[in-house]
Amino acid sequence: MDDVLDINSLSHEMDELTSFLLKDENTRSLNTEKKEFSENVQFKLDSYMTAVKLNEKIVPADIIERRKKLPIYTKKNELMNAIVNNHVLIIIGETGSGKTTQLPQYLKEVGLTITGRIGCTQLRRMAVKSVTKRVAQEQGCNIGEEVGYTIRFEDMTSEKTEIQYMTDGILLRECTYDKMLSNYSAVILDESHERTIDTDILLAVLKWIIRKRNDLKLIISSATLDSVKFSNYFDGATVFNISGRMFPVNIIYNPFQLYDYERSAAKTVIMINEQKERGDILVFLTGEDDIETLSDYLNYEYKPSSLHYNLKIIPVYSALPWEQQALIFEPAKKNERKVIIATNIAETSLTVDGIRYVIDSGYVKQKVYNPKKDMEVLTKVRVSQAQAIQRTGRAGRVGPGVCYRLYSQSQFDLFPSAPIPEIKRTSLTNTVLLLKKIGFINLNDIDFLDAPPTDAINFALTELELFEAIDKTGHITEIGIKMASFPLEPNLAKMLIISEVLGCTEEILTIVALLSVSNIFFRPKKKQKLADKAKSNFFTNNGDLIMMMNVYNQWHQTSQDKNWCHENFINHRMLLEANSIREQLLDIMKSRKMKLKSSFSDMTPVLKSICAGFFQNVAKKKPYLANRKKYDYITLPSNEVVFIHPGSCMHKVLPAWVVYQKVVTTSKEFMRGITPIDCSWLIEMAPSFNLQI
Ligand SMILES: Nc1ncnc2c1ncn2[C@@H]1O[C@H](COP(=O)(O)OP(=O)(O)OP(=O)(O)O)[C@@H](O)[C@H]1O
Repeated sequence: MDDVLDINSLSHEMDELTSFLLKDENTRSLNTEKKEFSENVQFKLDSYMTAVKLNEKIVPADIIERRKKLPIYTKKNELMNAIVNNHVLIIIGETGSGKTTQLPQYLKEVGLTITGRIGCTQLRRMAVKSVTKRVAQEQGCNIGEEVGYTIRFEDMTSEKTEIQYMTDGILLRECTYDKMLSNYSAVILDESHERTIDTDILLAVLKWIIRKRNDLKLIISSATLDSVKFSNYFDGATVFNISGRMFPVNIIYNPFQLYDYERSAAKTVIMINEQKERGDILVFLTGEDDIETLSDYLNYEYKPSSLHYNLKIIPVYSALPWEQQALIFEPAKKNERKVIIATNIAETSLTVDGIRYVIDSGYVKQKVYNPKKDMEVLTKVRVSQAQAIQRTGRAGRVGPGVCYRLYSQSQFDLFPSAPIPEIKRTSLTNTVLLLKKIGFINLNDIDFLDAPPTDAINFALTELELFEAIDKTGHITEIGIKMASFPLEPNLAKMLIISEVLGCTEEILTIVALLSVSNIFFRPKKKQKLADKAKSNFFTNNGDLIMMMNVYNQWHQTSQDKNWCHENFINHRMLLEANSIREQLLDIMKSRKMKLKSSFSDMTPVLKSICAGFFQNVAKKKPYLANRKKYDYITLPSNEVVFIHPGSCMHKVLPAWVVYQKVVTTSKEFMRGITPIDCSWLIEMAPSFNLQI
C-alpha cells in the first residue's frame, strides 16, 4: 500500500514544510535538497487535492495518474461533449483503451448520476466483479457503495449506488419489472460485438425504450464492432472512435497448418518459460476437458530446470466456483510464473496484472441448438476475428505484451469477422417468456438487429403453451408471470410452481438450487474408481435428482461438514453455492406468498413435479433385443436413440420411462440427470403434450 496517499505522513511533511518556510527569509536558501523536498510535498498535495475533488475520498495517487494515461483520456472532453449531445452513441476503441472502466465515470462527471444510475453491462460474471473492483478503487469507495454490481444470485448494490455493473441477463430481467428502466439515466452495453442473446434482446428493447425516454442515454461500446450496422440500426447514430492502446502487443502467428492445438499450446508455454523474460501467461482453450488435460501435463509431466520458473497453473472455466476462478488475480511468487488456462470466460474486459503473454488456440466451444430435436450441443468451432482480437487484447494492459496465435495469418484471414449471433443458434423459450412479461404480445413487432429463426420462435411459443405460461392468444398467464419472476430456466420455474400444488416445495427448492450449480460430485482423473464407489453409496431408485437432494440433506445433517464432503468426493463449494441460491429462491417464493411444504418420505409428488418441468425430455426404454445386448432408449416425440449415462444411478435400474435433464454427446448420446416416471404422469402434468405412447 506504499503508493496510497498516507494522510498522517502527508500532514507530518506539511508541518515540516511550514516550519521550514517560517525560518528566517534571509537564511533560507533554496538548495537542491530543499527544493526537491518542497516539490515532493507539492506533488503529494496536488494529488491529494485531486483525490479530494474527485470524490471527497482518498484515491491512491498512482491510480489517478494511471487514469490520465489511458488513451480514452486524451479524448475525454470531446467524448463528454458527444455524450451530452447524443441520445445514442456508438463507441469503438481498442482493447485496453479505457472504455469499460472510464465511460461510466465520465458519464458521472457529466452529471448523469443526478437523475439515475449508470448501468454498464458485461458478458460474464468474472468481468463484472473484477471491473467493479477496479472502478470502486478509482472512485475511492467500497464495492456496493457508489460503485456496485449485480449478477445472478448476487446483488452488491445499495441506495448509494451510482454506477452499476451487471451481466446483460440481469439488465434484461430488470426490464421485466421496470420496462422503462426508470432507475437508469444511462445504459452502456459493453462488448456488444459478441452478440449474446441477452445483448441482442436488450438492443431491441432499448431501441423501443429510447423512443419513449428522451432522457435515457444509450451507449454501445466495443473494440471490434460492425459500427456501420449498429449505427444504421439506431437510425444513423454517431460513431465515436478512440485510437491507441495502453501498451503494444506483438502478434506472432504459427506459420504451419495446425492440427493439434493442445500440444502446440503446451510447447508454447514451455518455450516461453525457458526462453522469454519474466511475465505471466494466459492460454485460451475451449473447455474443461482440454484445460484439465493441459493443466495436468504442465503440473505433472513438465519439470522445469532450476534455471527456469516454476509454473503456477490456474485452470479457469465457468463450472469452477468463483473462489477458484478468482485465483487468476493472485500474484505469482518470485520464483513462479503464472499460467492461466481459460475458456472465453477471460476473453473480454479483464485486466490481469502480470499477463505479458497470450496464447490463442483459435478455437471456442459454441452452443448450437436444434429446435427439431430440442437439443443444444456444444461444438468446437473456430473463433471469429473479433474474438481473436479480444484475446490478444488481454496482453498489453499493464505493460508491453506478445500474443502467440497458434494458427497462420492466412487462416486468421479466413475466420468470420464476428461470431454468429447467439439469437440464431439457441433455444428461445426463456427469452420469449421474458419478452412476453415485458409486454410484447406479438413478437413480429420487435425490431431485432438480426431476426431469430422462425422455427426457434415457434418452438418456444409451443413450449411455453405446454407450460401453460402463455395462452392460445399469446398472452402471458398467471403461471407465466410467476415463472418469469424466478431467475431460472422456465422448466425449473415450472417445477417449483407445481411443487406448491403437490405439497413438496421444500424438496423441489433444493433440487432446483442444485440444478443451478455445476456438478456436485468430484471425479478426479487419478481417483475415478474411488470416486465412483463413493457416489454409488448415494444411489437410489428414485433417480439422479433425488440422489443429489439426499446428498444435500445428509450434508446438512453433518452441519455442512467440509471433511464429510472430502471423504465422499462431494464438492463442498458447490453445496455452499446451492445453499445460498436456495435461500434466495426462498425469498422470492415468500415475496410471492408461496408456501413452504414438505412431502416427507413420500417421493411421488417430488417425482411428479420433476416430470412437470422436464416432460419434454422424455424417453422410453426400447424392447430388449438379445443380439444388441444393450438397453437403449428412444426420445419422444423426436425419436432419437439415447442411452443412460454410466455415472447415473439409473444405469442398472433401467426404468421403462424416464425424464432427463440433458443429453450430452461423447462416445454416444447420453442422458444425464435421469428421473424414473410413470407414463400416466405425462398426461397429468402436461395435458397438451402430444405424445403417442
Ligand atoms: N484491475 C486493474 N488493475 C490494473 N490496471 C487496470 C485494471 N483494470 C483496468 N486497468 C487499466 O485500465 C486499462 C483500461 O481498461 P478497460 O477495461 O477500461 O479498457 P477497455 O477499453 O474496456 O478494454 P476491453 O475492450 O479489453 O474491455 C487497462 O488497459 C489497464 O491498463
